[in-house]
Amino acid sequence: MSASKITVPAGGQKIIPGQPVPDNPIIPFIEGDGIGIDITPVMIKVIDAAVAKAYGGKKKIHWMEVYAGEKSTRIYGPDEWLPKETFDALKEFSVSIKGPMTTPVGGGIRSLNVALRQELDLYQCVRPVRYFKGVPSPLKNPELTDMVIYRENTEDIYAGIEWQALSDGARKVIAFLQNEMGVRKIRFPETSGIGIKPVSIEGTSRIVRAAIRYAIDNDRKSVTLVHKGNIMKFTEGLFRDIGYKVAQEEFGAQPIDGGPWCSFENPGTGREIIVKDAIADAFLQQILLRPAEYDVIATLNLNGDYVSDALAAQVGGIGIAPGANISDQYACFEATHGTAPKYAGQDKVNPGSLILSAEMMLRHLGWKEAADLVIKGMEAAIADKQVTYDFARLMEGANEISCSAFGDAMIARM
Ligand SMILES: NC(=O)C1=CN([C@@H]2O[C@H](COP(=O)(O)OP(=O)(O)OC[C@H]3O[C@@H](n4cnc5c(N)ncnc54)[C@H](OP(=O)(O)O)[C@@H]3O)[C@@H](O)[C@H]2O)C=CC1
Ligand SMILES: O=C(O)CCC(=O)C(=O)O
Ligand SMILES: [Mg+2]
Repeated sequence: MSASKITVPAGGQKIIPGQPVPDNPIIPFIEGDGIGIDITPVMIKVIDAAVAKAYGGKKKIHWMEVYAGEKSTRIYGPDEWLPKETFDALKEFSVSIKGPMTTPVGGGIRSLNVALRQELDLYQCVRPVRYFKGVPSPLKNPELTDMVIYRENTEDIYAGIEWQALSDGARKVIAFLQNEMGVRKIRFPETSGIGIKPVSIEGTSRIVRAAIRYAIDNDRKSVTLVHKGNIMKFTEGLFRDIGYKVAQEEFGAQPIDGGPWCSFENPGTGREIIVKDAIADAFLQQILLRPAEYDVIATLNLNGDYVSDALAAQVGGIGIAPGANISDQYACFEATHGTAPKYAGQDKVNPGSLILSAEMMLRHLGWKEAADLVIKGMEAAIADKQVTYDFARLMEGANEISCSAFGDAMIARM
């Protein structure tokens, strides 16, 4: 094996799960492909400024670059998309942040983003969606959209179990389904690609449990299980049924009017938390028409992917939609958007999504004061109409500034 390409910063300390966060934590970061080169340095600059201002030098993040995606192939060699030492570092240092990574459509490598989530068992994809005053939105009352998506992050059609049309694998699986399982419903068996959608009781239970715990800890009003269980009865339907079971058996929820909706009293606040469900297609129209009726959302992997971009659009777009991938041991924060290749290297795009992902990371570390400063800087820059192109094109009287200038505008207003 070749020598390590990772330089561990001197003066930093490892975060060890279950122990207090040191004042000088080492945080691994992946720059990311495409616009990663633009947004990642801006995120680091903004977070360093917030931490310095909040703690006057007493706390400091020691950033450690680790490699994945296109940069990794330049550093490690042509086929090294996700080197083992990157995985090892993300595990060893437990809290990390990443820029977006490219996944080709059709053939080519499978998603590195998905691979990371699966390898580290980062089963919770947490994507809060809230409105920042002044951000242009297609809705009349965008402030009514205030939801937190808990997207299952390790199962579903994302597991990558599929066979290309006309391949030996597809033929074998189709023959098995027809001959061994009596399946007669594959419309064009000779030319079908085949995918498998695993959804388990364990996987569903842990994501719904995490969503309900979040609702309890953050005094939220409801948890909605979003699924397409009328059609995919044994996968998405299972998700719904197990979701209600978790609410009832683990949180003492009681059926409302005979069920299946149910509710329980938040042990912290005494207020009621309703657990309900919605079929995914209807849900997508409800979030536009009646967003105030939804709060915490627990859903499967693919639904969560669609829903998170759709909800992000309601509050101004994926340019400011943050996210976190969390397991019981590790956390890797990342923007909701992708690599937006047409803008790569232009210092143009909105760094807000990655910055707000880092803000979630600061809260995860317990560094609330620094996180609050990030929000303050973001709100004030937007209020002063100092914004990147995505907002400027929809805002009257805005001053369009670059990606890095937006970071500086935030820092100047903390
Ligand atoms: N977690 C990850 O790493 C993810 C990776 N990807 C990957 O990214 C690649 C490109 O995917 P694509 O479908 O084009 O989706 P992207 O999210 O990369 O871009 C779609 C559009 O969203 C807008 N956008 C995205 N990021 C920003 C930003 N920071 N600021 C302002 N606007 C932004 C742009 O809109 P406009 O054109 O209107 O300006 C852009 O053209 C694919 O390979 C995909 O697999 C996708 C999602 C997540
Ligand atoms: O892995 C990818 O390329 C896409 C992932 C994605 O869309 C997401 O995480 O929301
Ligand atoms: Mg997505």
